[in-house]
Amino acid sequence: MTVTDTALAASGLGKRFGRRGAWALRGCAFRLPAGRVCAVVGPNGAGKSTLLALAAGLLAPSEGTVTVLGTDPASARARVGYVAQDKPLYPQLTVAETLRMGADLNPGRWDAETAERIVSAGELDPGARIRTLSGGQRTRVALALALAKQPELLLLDEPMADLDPLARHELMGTLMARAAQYGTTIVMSSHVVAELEDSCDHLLLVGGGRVRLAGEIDDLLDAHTRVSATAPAPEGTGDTGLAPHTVVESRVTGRQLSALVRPSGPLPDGWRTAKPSLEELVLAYLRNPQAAPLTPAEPAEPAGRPADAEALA
Ligand SMILES: Nc1ncnc2c1ncn2[C@@H]1O[C@H](COP(=O)(O)OP(=O)(O)OP(=O)(O)O)[C@@H](O)[C@H]1O
Repeated sequence: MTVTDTALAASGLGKRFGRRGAWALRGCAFRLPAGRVCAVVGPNGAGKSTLLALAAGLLAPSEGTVTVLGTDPASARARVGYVAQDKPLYPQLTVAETLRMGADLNPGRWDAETAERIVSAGELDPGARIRTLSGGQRTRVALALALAKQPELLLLDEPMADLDPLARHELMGTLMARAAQYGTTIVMSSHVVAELEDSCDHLLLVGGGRVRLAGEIDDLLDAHTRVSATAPAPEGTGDTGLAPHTVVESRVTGRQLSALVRPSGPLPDGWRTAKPSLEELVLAYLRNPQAAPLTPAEPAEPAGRPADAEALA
């Protein structure tokens, strides 16, 4: 087994469907440390499912690389649990047969007790055929299969979307317990940002096939400030005082300025500041697709040695 402190990493990762098709994902670079719970958010068609399918090894990159648990996705497959958005299962099998198939496919790794506990918490009849189950009940079976495999990395594509509020709460709790107890890395896409704030510690925000925000949620929140000020611009100048900072979103209503910025130095005295919530941060980036991305910097040049120092020597 490869020991690595990086669960998932991408470099220059891109995917296009068909040789002349548009890019579903392009220039993706990020590193997700092992043991994190990572939210993947972004608008419809942003590339979230494509990214998860690339990590699961179900799609091959058109360019760049994706590294999973220190190796390539195909080699990591036995150590990865993947639940696709449409929860593909065999419709003609019963719930019990589906779990038995999971056990047969994962010899030496299968945790039957976990699978049965998850299924019975939903009061599913083991003899019921998959095709007779509701969408949320199928999701429960798919999650039981993925968790009982005892993966080191769980890739979940909108796992909570069709679950009722109680099932959501229960299964999110099961996932968090798994992450806490076994250090399982969880990557899950979701549109319900408010729900992610308490459970996730890492964020990937994808938009237009690009990674726009990547990093620990606390670091991303610390890098941003909500500001508000009264009468910021001297009459008629239009100067809001925001210019030195990276502005994600700003609004001037009458004499009132409010904005979400990434400060690049001290903010003017008299401005009111507050830390944004995760939901405020994500919504501001979703509303402003042109906002400058914040993703891990390329390795910095050693201090005092600019890139072309050797050429000049
Ligand atoms: N099999 C495919 N063939 C052609 N284009 C595809 C295919 N799968 C995805 N795409 C395109 O790739 C882009 C990204 O799709 P993807 O499913 O990854 O988005 P998403 O962020 O998961 O969206 P959603 O939130 O709606 O699930 C979209 O423009 C989509 O039309």
